[in-house]
Formats: sequence, C-alpha cells, structure tokens
Amino acid sequence: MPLLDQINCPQDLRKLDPSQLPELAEEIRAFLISNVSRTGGHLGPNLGVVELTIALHRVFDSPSEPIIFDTGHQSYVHKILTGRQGDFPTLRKPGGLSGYPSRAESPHDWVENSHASAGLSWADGLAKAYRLQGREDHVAVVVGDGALTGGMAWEALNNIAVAQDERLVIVINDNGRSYTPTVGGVATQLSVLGKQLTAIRTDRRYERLLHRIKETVLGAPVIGQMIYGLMHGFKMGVKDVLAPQGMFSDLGLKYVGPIDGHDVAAVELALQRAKGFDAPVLVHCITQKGRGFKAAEQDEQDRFHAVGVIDEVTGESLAPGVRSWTDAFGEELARIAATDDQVVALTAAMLHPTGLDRFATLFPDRVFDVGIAEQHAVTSAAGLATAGLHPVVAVYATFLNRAFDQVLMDVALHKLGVTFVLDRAGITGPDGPSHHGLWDPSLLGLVPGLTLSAPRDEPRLCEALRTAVKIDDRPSVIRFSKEALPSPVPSIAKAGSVDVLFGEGSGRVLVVGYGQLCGMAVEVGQRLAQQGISATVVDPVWALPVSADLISLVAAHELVLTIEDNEIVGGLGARLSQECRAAGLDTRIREFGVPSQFVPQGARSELLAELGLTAQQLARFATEQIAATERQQSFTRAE
Ligand SMILES: Cc1ncc(C[n+]2csc(CCOP(=O)(O)OP(=O)(O)O)c2C)c(N)n1
Ligand SMILES: CC(=O)[C@@H](O)[C@H](O)COP(=O)(O)O
Ligand SMILES: [Mg+2]
Repeated sequence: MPLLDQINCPQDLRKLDPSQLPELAEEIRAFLISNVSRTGGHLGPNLGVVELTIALHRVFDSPSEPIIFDTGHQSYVHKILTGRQGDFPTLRKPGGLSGYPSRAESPHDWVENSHASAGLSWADGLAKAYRLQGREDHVAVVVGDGALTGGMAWEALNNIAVAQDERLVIVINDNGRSYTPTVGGVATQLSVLGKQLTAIRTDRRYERLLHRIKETVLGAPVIGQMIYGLMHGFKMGVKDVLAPQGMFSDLGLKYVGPIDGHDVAAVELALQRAKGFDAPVLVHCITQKGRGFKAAEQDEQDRFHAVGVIDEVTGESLAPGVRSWTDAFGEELARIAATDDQVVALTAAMLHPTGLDRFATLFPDRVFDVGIAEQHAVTSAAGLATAGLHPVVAVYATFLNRAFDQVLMDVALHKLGVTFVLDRAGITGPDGPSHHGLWDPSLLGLVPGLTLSAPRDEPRLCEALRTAVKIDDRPSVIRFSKEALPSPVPSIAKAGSVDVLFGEGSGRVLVVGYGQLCGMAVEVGQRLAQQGISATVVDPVWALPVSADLISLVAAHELVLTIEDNEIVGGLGARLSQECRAAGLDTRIREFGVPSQFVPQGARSELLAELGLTAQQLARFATEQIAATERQQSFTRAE
C-alpha cells in the first residue's frame, strides 16, 4: 500500500520511520504532477517544498503550532498531509479546493491572503500573542526568496530581531527564483563548513558554554571582559567567513543553514534544533523549484510557476493558445518603445506574466525588475519620471492595492507622468478572493488628476497606451482583464470623447459599458431595442475623469445603467452618478458591478452571472424599470 494512502493527518506522518520519508516524498511528487497537470495550478513551487513540508509537519504539531505559508501558493503538500488528498481534482475550481490556505477547509490553514511578503508579520503577531498568553507553542513560517524581496518582510524581520523572546522558526525556502531568478537578495551556496558551524551554533551545549563564559566574564575585572569581546568578535568573524549568513547575521537573528531543502532528515534535524530555542531562528533551506519534473526544473520562461492543463510527461500546454490582453499590451508597448526612448518599464517580479518580456528582450536596459516590491516600483517610477523619462509600471491590478499611497503621494502629488498598466483587472477566476482585481477603480478614483481607461478591445488598448505615454503631468491607468482578447467592438459614432456603440445618442435608456463588458452592454442595448425600448450604448474610453460629454448623454436619457467589472462602491458608475448630481441632473442611474464582498474562486463567466452581470439580467432590469415608469405615468394621467 502506498505510504501516501496511510497519511490522513500529520499524526500519521509522524508514525513513519525516517527511512520511509524519501519514498513518501516521491509519492507526493507523483501525486502533484498527476493532479496539477490536470487542474492547473502552482506546480513548480509545490514540487520544491515536498521534503520541507514533510519535515515541518513532523516537527511542529499543527494546528496548535501554526505553520504559515507566505503567499500560500506553495501549500499543496501541506494540504495533502492534512487530509485533503481526495479534494485535489477540484483544485481552484468553483466550490473546490482553494489554491491557497483556506480557513474554511481546515484548522491547519491560517493565511488566505495570496499577496506576498506578509507571512512573517502574521507569524510575528501570532508568536507575540502566544508569549503574552503564556503558551509554549512555536510558530513556523515558510517564506520564499522572492517574498523576501518585498519590503514588508524586512519590516517584520526588523521587529522579530528585536523581540528575541518569540518562539518562532522562520524557514527560508530559497529556490533562487520568484518567477524568474531572484536577482540579488538571498543567493546562497551549500557549504559543508556552514553545516558544521550550524551544528555547533545550534547545539544547546554551545549555548550553555557561551552563557557560562558570559557569566564568568561579567563578574571578572575589565581585562576579562575585553578578552570575551575579542573572543566574540573572532567567533563572529569565523562564522561569517565559514558560513556566510548574508544579511541575516547583521539582524542578530540565530541562523541555521544553508541546508539542502530536499534532504528531509537534514531539514527535520535543523527544525528540531531551531525549535529548541525560545527565540526566533532562521532555517535557510536551499530548494529547487519544479524538482522532479524535468520541464519545470529547466523552466526559463516561468511557465511552471503557475500552469494550466499540461501534458504530465512533457509539460507542454494542452490548453488552446489564445491571444490575451497581455500579449496585445506587450507587443504594443514594444512598438512604442522602439520609437520613444523616453519610455521605460517596471515589473514587480512578474516580467513574463505582465508581458514585459518582449520589451526586455529588445531594450534590456530600459526594463527594471524590482522584485516583489510594488511600493518601491511606484516611487522609483516617480524618480524616473522626475528625470524626464516616462515609466510604465505593469502589475496585476490586485497588487497595486499595496502601493496606493505611493501613487497618491509620490506620483500624483508631484504631478508626474507615470502610466500604470493593470493586468488581471476585474474578476480573474481560479486564484480566489485576494487575486480578483476589484478595487483599483475605487482606490485610484480618489487620486486627484488621475486618468483611467478600461479599453474594450485591442484597438482601444493600443490607442489608450499611446495616449497615456504622452501624459506627463499626472498618473494614467489602463486596466484589462485576464480573459482572452474579445473581438473588436467598433463604435458607430462619437459623442465628443465618448464612443457610441449602439443607438442614436438619445432615447429612454443609456447603457454605459466599461472595459471588456462593453460587449455585454451592446447586447443589452440590442435586447431593449427588440422590445421597442430606445437605447444608446456608449464606452467613455477614458472613464476618469468623468467627461462632460458623458454627462450630456446622461441628460438625454431617462434611465442609465453602468456596467463594470469591479467594486461598485466608489467605482466608475458611482463616480458618474456623483458627477451628474453635481451637474444638477436627477436622472436615475443604476450601477452594476461587484458588490462590496470577497468573491470566491471560480470560472469568470459563472462568477459574473452569479453577480447579475449578464445581458439578459441587465436588460430585464431596464425593461422592468421602464414598465414601472409607464405604469406610474398612466396612473398619474388617470388621477
Ligand atoms: C504583492 C504580490 N506581488 C506579486 C505576487 C505574484 N507572485 C506570486 S508568487 C510570486 C513569486 C514568489 O516567489 P517566492 O517567494 O520565491 O516563492 P516560490 O514561488 O519560489 O516558492 C509572485 C511574484 C504576489 N503574490 N503578491
Ligand atoms: C501566486 C500568485 O500571485 C501568482 O502566481 C498568480 O497565481 C498568477 O496568476 P495568473 O495565473 O493569472 O498569472
Ligand atoms: Mg523562490
């Protein structure tokens, strides 16, 4: 019987003999490849943490001793070991297993937020609370080398280094990559000497000896203390020479490593030793992303960080190749950059996912990968713009949440021309609540002067991008969804700056579409016309600031529907309503979009339908509203 079949909880894992663990690791690898190649998901990261996760669950008694995963995309092995093997066919599916820890799934899961570099702060808070509550439980946290390029991780380490009385074990999962190789940051070589020195440093007898020397010296005359100081300096010097600890030794944190993160016995021993201290300890594991799957081990295009449905032998994608918004953006920006050498680009460790790889190939010195550091990216862009360049910051919409203050206070306050290109805007789908790009219009709508476009198709994307890179006195934003590019949606007329997509420009119902939902807006107009209700459908093209042309169109209709693929609280429709009120209009405006809630994982089309965002539901609403108006009017006439 396969070992994996005997594992339904961490206690089962702890019953295994150490000699069985390598075999279990291989069974888990085969399970991951077989399942994730069918469902899609974070195959590379999880293949890299098999032994590390086995060791964690043998040393720490989860859930009373929490195991936190920074970003959480590498928690599949954790889920396998905590009784959820049978759910993997539903991974990232509607109502299925989350691709990240989920409190609703298991008491072993803690952090559902998939935004990187937050894990250490979570662990610090938990460890502080346990100390105050008199609990002796340890907290363990796994943080990747990529996540360690995020500033928040260093805010946490700075505090953890001060609070030396937290029972906290920090496991650095150093596979040398975010998506692409982690530039700078935590780069390490396996060192036999490093391992021996680690053994000395983390042996209790070593600590007791140090403590006795310190006690003796402190009672000794000055000369004794000078000798101790020299010895301590020598020890530190020897340590740094024999086992470079890089930035960690300066923090004063106890450091164990580097360790071969695929040697389960070595990791388990290191974790046991680290746990022996009632103080924070760093355990630095060197791992290989995609280990055990050759195509993933040799991944130069970041294709195996997050995969779709793939061949489980070759790794080749089995999904039909479709042209995406990302492709269109990457190609157009490269064309722009070829004729405008002021244009530069920044990515937060997502060169390929945001489509900047094309630009980087053509103009390598004009693309900056700052690591998972969106706040730094934005303010560095402010510096670039101040010097006369035009930076394009390409991030996923949800990750810009993190850098709102930098957009507001570094870019907008200084009236700087920075363009933000937000991929994965709106409902994304399989990555769940913290990955949908729902909040950027509401947040960015607060930024004075900011201009925002949600192109409806590729021609409009290209036009918006060419316009944006010429805006040099305020932030400009272009947002588009994760979906495949839609067919072009032509305009039939212009109403000033507004594209008319259907109808005459006046009538009973005005339907304002934003972004990819313009196609749906046109279908709403068509349905209304079929029922004899005159409707106009428009695309504002630049949604912020709200144009006077759009307000004039509102004045020419009796009912307005706005349709957007994001939060409606403070969204684009809400902004239009506010501006119309300020202009003295009392036209009925109903905003359709995503209500203030967290949206679960699922298929984008199904999630939109569940949120009432279908042409049928929207047309029905408008029809009912018009009918109610007509009833009211006939009633009034009859009086
Ligand atoms: C704030 C933020 N920005 C970007 C991302 C996208 N992202 C997900 S995983 C990842 C790389 C993480 O690298 P690392 O921490 O080394 O983990 P590994 O995948 O190597 O195990 C990135 C950039 C994110 N989740 N959060
Ligand atoms: C964990 C993380 O943030 C990314 O890996 C994300 O899952 C990628 O999303 P896409 O698959 O939409 O590129
Ligand atoms: Mg990594």
